[in-house]
Amino acid sequence: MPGGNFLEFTRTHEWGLAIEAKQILANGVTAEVWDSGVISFSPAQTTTLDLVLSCAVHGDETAPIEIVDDLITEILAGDLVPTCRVLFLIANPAAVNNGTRFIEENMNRLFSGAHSKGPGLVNRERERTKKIEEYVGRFFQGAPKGERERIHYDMHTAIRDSAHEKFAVYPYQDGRPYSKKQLQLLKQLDVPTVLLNDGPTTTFSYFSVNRFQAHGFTVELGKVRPFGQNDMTRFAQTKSQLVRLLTEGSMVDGEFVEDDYKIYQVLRVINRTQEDFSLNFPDDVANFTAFNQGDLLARDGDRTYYAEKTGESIIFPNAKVALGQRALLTVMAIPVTQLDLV
Ligand SMILES: O=C(O)CCC(=O)N[C@@H](CCC(=O)O)C(=O)O
Ligand SMILES: [Zn+2]
Repeated sequence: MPGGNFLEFTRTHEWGLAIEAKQILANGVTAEVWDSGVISFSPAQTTTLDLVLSCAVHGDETAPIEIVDDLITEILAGDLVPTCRVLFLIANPAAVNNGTRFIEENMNRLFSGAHSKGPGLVNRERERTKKIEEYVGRFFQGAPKGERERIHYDMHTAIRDSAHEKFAVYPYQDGRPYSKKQLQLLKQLDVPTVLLNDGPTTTFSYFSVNRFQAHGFTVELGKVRPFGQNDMTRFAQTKSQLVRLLTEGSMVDGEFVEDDYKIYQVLRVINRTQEDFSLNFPDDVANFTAFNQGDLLARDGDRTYYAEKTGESIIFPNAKVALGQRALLTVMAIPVTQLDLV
């Protein structure tokens, strides 16, 4: 078992470890390091929850890394005793060290096998994504699904300010209904705003949903800031809910109340296909800002994109994405009653 702080150890082994390590903590919890940035904990007696907490799929999104670092440190010290099986992943240590979203390629466009597609493309982020897929498989399949509940929070922070500081992307469910209980757990995580994705993607959270029938979410916890500049008080409720999941299981407080949630659905996905791509609004326009019908949103070469409806709101605008990738999502608020919920 590596001595010292796990995040520091991870940052000194950017692309992996040659050997695995295992240790039974004094409280009986088994800790296993499977790779750099990959550590699982298994109590002798577990609740029915199998939890994956990932961060640093984008290396410059530091607040989730600090949260994960705190949780791992507390568990290794015996100050926090998990009652569920949990897998922590610090996905891209090299990009963390570099202070950038990625080194060569955005890992959150490489899941569900995309790492092995494309004309002869090989790079370390592709190799790392493939390994991370294997680790998630090993973890979830390490306890037969049966009645077990699989949850994966892939934690991020967003490039822009956001009208809803914290929000989750609820990936496409492959035809399954959405879950009231999971919405309640998100609200307890301080994330009552949810964006429903309406098709398969190559993101990490959709990989867990699609391959392992997990309740997987991309969770946006605030704005990207360098280490040392996060106001960790803004993450206190999120962290205490994670501690609660780890120690008590997935308990919800009270009944499901529709008015507690703000739900958006994707209207359009606008990809960048040309070098000459531009957004028609400044960098300080926040996520979830609504536009009026007819407003020009983006130009992609000769092609122009206008808001189709008044109230159409923008999410994740980024004119600098690689060609062929998503440069902007537009979304509309919908009533909770419109959801297929169980
Ligand atoms: O702020 C931004 O532009 C990007 C923040 C971010 O990394 N978002 C994720 C969302 C993944 C999803 O749609 O589930 C991403 O773009 O990978
Ligand atoms: Zn991110």
